Formats: sequence, C-alpha cells, structure tokens
Amino acid sequence: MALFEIENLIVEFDTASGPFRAVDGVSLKVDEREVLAIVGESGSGKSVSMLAVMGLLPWTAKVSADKAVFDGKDLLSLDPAERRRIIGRDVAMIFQEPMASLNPCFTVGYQIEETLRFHLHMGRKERHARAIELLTLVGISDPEERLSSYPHQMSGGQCQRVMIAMAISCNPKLLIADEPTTALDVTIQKQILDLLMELQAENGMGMIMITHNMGVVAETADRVVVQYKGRKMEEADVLSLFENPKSNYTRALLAALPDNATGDRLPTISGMMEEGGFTPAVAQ
Ligand SMILES: Nc1ncnc2c1ncn2[C@@H]1O[C@H](COP(=O)(O)OP(=O)(O)OP(=O)(O)O)[C@@H](O)[C@H]1O
Repeated sequence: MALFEIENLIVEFDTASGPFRAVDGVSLKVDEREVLAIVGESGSGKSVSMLAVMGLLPWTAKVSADKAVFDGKDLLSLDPAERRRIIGRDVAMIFQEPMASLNPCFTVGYQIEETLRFHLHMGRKERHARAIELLTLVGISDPEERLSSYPHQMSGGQCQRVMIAMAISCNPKLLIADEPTTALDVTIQKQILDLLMELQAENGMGMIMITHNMGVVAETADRVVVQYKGRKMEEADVLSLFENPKSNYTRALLAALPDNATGDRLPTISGMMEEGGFTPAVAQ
C-alpha cells in the first residue's frame, strides 16, 4: 500500500477573468521511504498541487479529487480538526523562501518549540531540549544560543536549516520539499540538499521533491512525475526518464539542460513549443 496516493486532483481558482484551472487531473503516489520528484517549469502547478494536499490554499481555490489517502486514512472524509492533526505532524512541508516561511516576530527557538507543543504536547523543558537536538541535527552551530535568534539574524541557509528542523521535529512520515534550495546561494544548495537526503534516509521518510531542476531530480529522486500546465505529462523511474523519456515535453526539458546544448545557445522550451503542443505520455 502506498504511503500517500492522490487521484484526479483538480484545483481551480476563482479569478477576476473567470475560473482558472491550475491543476488538471493529476494522480500520483509515494511509497514509504521513496523520493518522488515533481518536475516542471514555473507555473506548471507543482506547488499548487501540494499546497492543496496540505490544505494551505486560499479560499478562492476549489479543490477536488477522486481519492486522497495518506497512511491508510482517507483525507477527503476527515474533519478539519483531524486533518490539521495529521498535516504538519505526519506530513510536513518545506518551502522555497526560508526567510518568508519563518515568522519574523518570533525567535527560531519559539517557532520550533511551538510546533512541538502543538503537535506533540511536550512540556517546556522537553521542548527546549528537543529544539537544541533538532538544531544540532540540521548542522547549526551553537544551537542553544541560536534558539534566541530572530530569522533576520540568520543567513538564508541557516533559516532553511531551521525550517528543516521544524519540518522533521515530529518525525513526519512524508516530507514535501517545495524547491527547498532555489532561493539559496549555489554553494549552500548542495549542503541543504545533502542534509535533506541524509535525513530522509535516516528517518525512512517518504519525500516529494518539487523542483524545476533536472540536476536535483537526478541527485535525489527514485521516481519522477513531469508536470506541464497543470497536467501530468509523464511518470517514470528516474533512470528511465533520463534514458528514455516518453513525452515530448520531457524530451524538451532534457534538451534544455546546459550539457545538451549543441550550438552557442540553449534551446528554449517555448521555442520547441512552436513546433507543436506537448502531449502527455501517461493516462491522467
Ligand atoms: N491564489 C492563486 N490565484 C490564482 N492563480 C494562482 C494562485 N496561486 C497560483 N496560481 C496559478 O496557478 C498556476 C500554478 O502555480 P504553481 O505555483 O503551482 O506553479 P509551479 O509549477 O509551482 O511554479 P513555481 O516553480 O514558479 O512555483 C500558476 O499559473 C499560478 O499563477
């Protein structure tokens, strides 16, 4: 049985110019200990799909699915309170902008400890000790002093480490990482990616890695879903995707990698689009 499975996910936004379908019938599943990458260019609905799963979309979003099951529980039939207990504890998410994801008004210690209080009902001393342990685990030096820092007193990489500490604080079974390294310096990106993959392996978490970066896919994923304009174009294990891409969109994405450039300029996806639309290589 899959750890997480969703079928025919549809997300529509009410906009001034009428309804806009950002996710159009996406189905995916993640097994325990598996890393699934969702890859696609900006605007392909990667974040919106996962925000829908987390219940974090604004009220203008209409979300529907034929099936949404996590760890044997039907998410569609859970009441909001039950859902909140699972989401954030058993399913955690890390976002692209660590600075913006942390609350600037509270110390990082308070924010980590609040997660432990809310989800695990830990007492003050226990929370404090666990927060130090978590900061140590994610590689923050002087963890005890760092607990009283505000986000603006830390670098982007350190803030992302704090976000990771918060996300893994309740030992989630599934971690959703939404472009976790995109906003960071190149030198820090690899460190954060390595940290995430280490924690994933050690804790045996399932992971959904949202990215537009094929390099990140190659380094992290077991299986890949390729998304374009809200639709799933292809799903494959990582080796097959790189060696034998089935959809013309995946081929276009791969051809746009710097290593595949044959002339002076990189091929662009939009340039390829003019030659004909993209077609899914999977049943939706
Ligand atoms: N609140 C909203 N109201 C209306 N449209 C929205 C809203 N949030 C997202 N969208 C639209 O939904 C589409 C999918 O956005 P989404 O953020 O999921 O893309 P993405 O693939 O994650 O890209 P990126 O990597 O840039 O975040 C985009 O066209 C976006 O403009």
